[in-house]
Amino acid sequence: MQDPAKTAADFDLIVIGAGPAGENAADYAARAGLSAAIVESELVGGECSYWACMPSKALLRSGQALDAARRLPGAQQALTGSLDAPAVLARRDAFTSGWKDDGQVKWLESAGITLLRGHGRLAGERTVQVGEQAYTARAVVLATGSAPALPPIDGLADAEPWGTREATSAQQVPARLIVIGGGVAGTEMAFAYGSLGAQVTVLARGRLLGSEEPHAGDLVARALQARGVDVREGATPARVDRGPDGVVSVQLEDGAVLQAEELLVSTGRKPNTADLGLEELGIQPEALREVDDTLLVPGTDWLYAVGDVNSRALLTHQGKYQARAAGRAIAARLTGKPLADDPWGAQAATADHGAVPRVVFSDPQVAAVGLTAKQARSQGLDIVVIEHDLGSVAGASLHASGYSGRATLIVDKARSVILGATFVGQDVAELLHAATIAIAGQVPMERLWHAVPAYPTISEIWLRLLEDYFYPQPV
Ligand SMILES: Cc1cc2nc3c(=O)[nH]c(=O)nc-3n(C[C@H](O)[C@H](O)[C@H](O)COP(=O)(O)OP(=O)(O)OC[C@H]3O[C@@H](n4cnc5c(N)ncnc54)[C@H](O)[C@@H]3O)c2cc1C
Ligand SMILES: NC(=O)c1ccc[n+]([C@@H]2O[C@H](COP(=O)([O-])OP(=O)(O)OC[C@H]3O[C@@H](n4cnc5c(N)ncnc54)[C@H](O)[C@@H]3O)[C@@H](O)[C@H]2O)c1
Repeated sequence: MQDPAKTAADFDLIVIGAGPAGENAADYAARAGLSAAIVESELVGGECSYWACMPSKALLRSGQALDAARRLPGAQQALTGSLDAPAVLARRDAFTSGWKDDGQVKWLESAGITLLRGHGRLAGERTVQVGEQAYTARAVVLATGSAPALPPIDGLADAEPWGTREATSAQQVPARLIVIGGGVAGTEMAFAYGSLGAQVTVLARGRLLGSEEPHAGDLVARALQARGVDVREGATPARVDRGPDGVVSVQLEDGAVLQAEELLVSTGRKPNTADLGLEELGIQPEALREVDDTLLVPGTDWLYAVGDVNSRALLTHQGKYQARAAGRAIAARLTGKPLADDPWGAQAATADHGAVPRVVFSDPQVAAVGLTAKQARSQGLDIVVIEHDLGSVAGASLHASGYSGRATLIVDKARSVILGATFVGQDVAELLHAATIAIAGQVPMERLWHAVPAYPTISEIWLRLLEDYFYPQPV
């Protein structure tokens, strides 16, 4: 029988979904000489460019710059007014190019990738239907992203809550905003809308930022409260209604009733697997969670899943990393070149398993990579936890008066390598990559001792952490 992979196809690769992950999968395949097409039903660039990373960070940045100036005697005297909300929204609009994708379409053209506008759906093995047209390919990558998951709260859907799209693209700042969900998106949007002048209430089911080191959520909750945000940890909404006046009422399980002009639901996301034709091919959507490290879907030799849709790590940089691995793996497989899919090989997304960097762009920022202490212990690892006050290093006290923050390293005792790092403090995001390099490179603590941080930078925290590890102070 003829090998279907070797028959003539319209494209070597078709990618469904032109978000950051899909774009990179197509790009890396094209760079290796494959013909690639990408299918997009909305805007080329995906969620990140228009409704997630870029607009949310643009909404946050001006307020944080103002707060930074307020912490510096000399600079604070120069502040004469308050945040100009319309100017912040206008800057956000510029970052989304007014929700137009011409620039990204041009980039696709320059990369030699064919754009197919419309909804993509698998219509058979190695076949993608876009509108009336079916296209064949030697490999297909699913990169369809994720969408907000609406929790089953009475009346919620009828109350027309905001999802993250509405929160990041709003043209007006509501007087009051209730946020359900104390994760990354809820926390960032609480800071953004608080700085823009809304009276914000955050309802967190457990603790704020509960998946990070516990002190991270504590410091961030305190900072929100200091800005007048009502943070309610352990709060469970029981019912939601929007009245004829447009005001939303949220009744909590303890009977308390809160009201606001808008309600943001940011309680996690679900992968976009509906109407992709998976079930008709005998592939359960859950199989996308089981991709191997070349992002190949189990039970197939032609279907890949990258980015949010495989639920590995809902982060742009990690989706792009997976896409680079998948694009190169597809190229190697289709051209018969050697495949480096062993751990840390060029075509394996090994870092997904223990070296994922993440930043919450709150103030203080939370920048973390790898495992938390709780995660490491649950994996049965014997660890040393080192913590140090970030405000105590000279670089931090120069950076802002009254700088407060905390740094944590999780060290594998047996191997003397870092498993996880968390930095909480103003502008710590740029500290993170050093920790990511140490984890991905499995650099022994003994060698890190020789990585001398410049004085007086906030990075000097590395020296303090290493001193605590090698020369702990007597208790
Ligand atoms: C508010 C918010 C802020 C965030 N901030 C950050 C951040 O600062 N840093 C960070 O790293 N991550 C951030 N994220 C996460 C980040 O946005 C996602 O991880 C990232 O967008 C995932 O990329 P993707 O390519 O997998 O999917 P997406 O960006 O969702 O792109 C998927 C694309 O596929 C298209 N599509 C879907 N189905 C079909 C179909 N059947 N046919 C054709 N096209 C289809 C969609 O229209 C979309 O364009 C944030 C998320 C949110 C919600
Ligand atoms: N700076 C960034 O990189 C950034 C910013 C925003 C979002 N993101 C990504 O987008 C993803 C989605 O963000 P998110 O904040 O929606 O998800 P999340 O997983 O970070 O947080 C969801 C929160 O909602 C809570 N929750 C879940 N179900 C609930 C319910 N029924 N009632 C009340 N609370 C409930 C969870 O306990 C959790 O605290 C994240 O996984 C993150 O990776 C990244």
